[in-house]
Amino acid sequence: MSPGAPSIVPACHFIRAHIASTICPVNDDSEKCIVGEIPRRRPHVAAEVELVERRRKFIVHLKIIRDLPGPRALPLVGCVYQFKLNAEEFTYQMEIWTRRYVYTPKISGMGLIWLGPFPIVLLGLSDTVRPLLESSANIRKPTLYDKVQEWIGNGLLTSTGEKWFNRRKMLTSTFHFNVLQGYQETFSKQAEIFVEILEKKVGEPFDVFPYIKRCALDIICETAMGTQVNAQFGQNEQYVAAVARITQIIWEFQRFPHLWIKPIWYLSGKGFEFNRLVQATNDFTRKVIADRKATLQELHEDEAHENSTTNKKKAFLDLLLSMQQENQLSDEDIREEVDTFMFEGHDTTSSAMGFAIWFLGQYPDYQAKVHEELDRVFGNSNRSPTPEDLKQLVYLEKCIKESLRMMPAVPMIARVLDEDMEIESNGTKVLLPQGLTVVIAPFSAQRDFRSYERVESFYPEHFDPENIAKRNAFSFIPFSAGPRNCIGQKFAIQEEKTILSWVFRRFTVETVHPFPINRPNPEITLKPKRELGFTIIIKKR
Ligand code: HEM
Repeated sequence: MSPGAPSIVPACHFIRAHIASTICPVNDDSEKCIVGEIPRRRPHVAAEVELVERRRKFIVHLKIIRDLPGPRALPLVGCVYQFKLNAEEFTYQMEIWTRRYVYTPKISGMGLIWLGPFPIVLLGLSDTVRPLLESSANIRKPTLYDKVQEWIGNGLLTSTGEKWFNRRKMLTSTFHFNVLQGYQETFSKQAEIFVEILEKKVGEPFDVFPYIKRCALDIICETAMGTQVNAQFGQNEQYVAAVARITQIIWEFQRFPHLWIKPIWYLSGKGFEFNRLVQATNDFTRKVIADRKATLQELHEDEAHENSTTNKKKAFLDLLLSMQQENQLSDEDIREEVDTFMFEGHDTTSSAMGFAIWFLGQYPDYQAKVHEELDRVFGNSNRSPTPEDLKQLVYLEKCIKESLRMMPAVPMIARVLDEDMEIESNGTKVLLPQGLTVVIAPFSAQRDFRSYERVESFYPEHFDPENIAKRNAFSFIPFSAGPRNCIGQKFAIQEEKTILSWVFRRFTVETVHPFPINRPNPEITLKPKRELGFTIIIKKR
């Protein structure tokens, strides 16, 4: 047993709560219950027998996972008493713990953290993350995502079981190659506006992050909802600010279990603020959907027919509305999918682009290679990049991927196990019991010294084809992998390449606060230090 693991007896509250959660039907969202809640369905005798068996099994398995390396934990509070309150110090702490427990002494790839009375197993190396990401049985998101779900609803990101499977099948077609090609015009138009705005900032240090966010928001609103919100021109600022604040609050909620207690959540003021912001963002999307529906209804029948036979230049929302009847989607179903794409589609890409610019601003040699490549493809022309041009931007893509390796925009992928799962760690098979929450840290899996020559440095050559061929595919998972991978990854790479190609065609970038002065801050998506942002100085080329 690890020295700090809480004894079985004080953990009985957790076990009871765990059992309550494990007797829930696993593939049925409507019946989902939160850990600690009494399940809504009254279990009959067979279920009670099963319950006793699960209780026995879980206790046996708990003894096994308690041997995993991890920081010292106390009964009930777990490791939380050690958590640093300051977000930046907390990220340092997580990094140290990962190195200490996941990488050394035996490169186990697994660690155990007690979040209050709840054990969370951390998987941090390609060998250990692979079985979970490849599993089609263990795709359920844990209660850690509950606040995300309260916000964006039970859409593709948060749903599970049959609902998730049907939605995933339905939505995959909305990311078809032709649809993405249709978005290229929007990517480029917004990128051009973005660099025009940056022109006014030449020579003075400024934080580019808010500008990138507005650009990414305009792109997602136009591609996902067919609506121009003109955030780059200073409109709809409240939505951007609300999303930023919601993600901060959710991050605090996930980190501090005392906030899980409702009276504390509300007394802290965070509960009320969260509800107000969620209401505001949901109302924003509902209104956009209603307006779009009305516009589409006004369209002439011929035009509507033409739109239904070609996916070109069709917003994601239009595609959803065209599938509404066939797939029996309510307006609220559509709202939750649109909210999911609005959030996933701009918060992630803006961080990813920000970090890529920030890295290139620290490494003039790599930036020079990007400039050379852009000059080769575009010469002196000021034209918009075509999909053909983007294919030729091979070095830029390496830089984007290397930036995602060092700073994965989604720093945590979590599952609650619906089935027991065996994972081999350092030659020993560890059985992770059903009901356990497991967290994958791309940050750690992507810093595996067995896969990368210069683990701690930004080195785009890590993505040379011969280097990619040498390593395990699961040591690069910024978009996750397996059946629940990111549906928007091609969208994201196309958007990033378009915007960054515009930026580096026009400017040379210098980063003002390089690493480690600026450090990543995981607020659901990875962000820069709040007070520094991505401060850069740009010069016209
Ligand atoms: C650099 C940009 C992006 C990164 C790093 C990223 C990363 C990820 C990751 C790691 C997941 C898995 C999350 C989990 O299992 O908990 C995910 C899922 C998802 N992403 Fe992305 N994403 C990006 C951009 C996008 C874009 C642009 C869209 C939409 C336009 C999008 C839509 C989604 C959706 C809907 C899911 C849920 C998929 C499912 O569960 O079936 N993402 N993303």
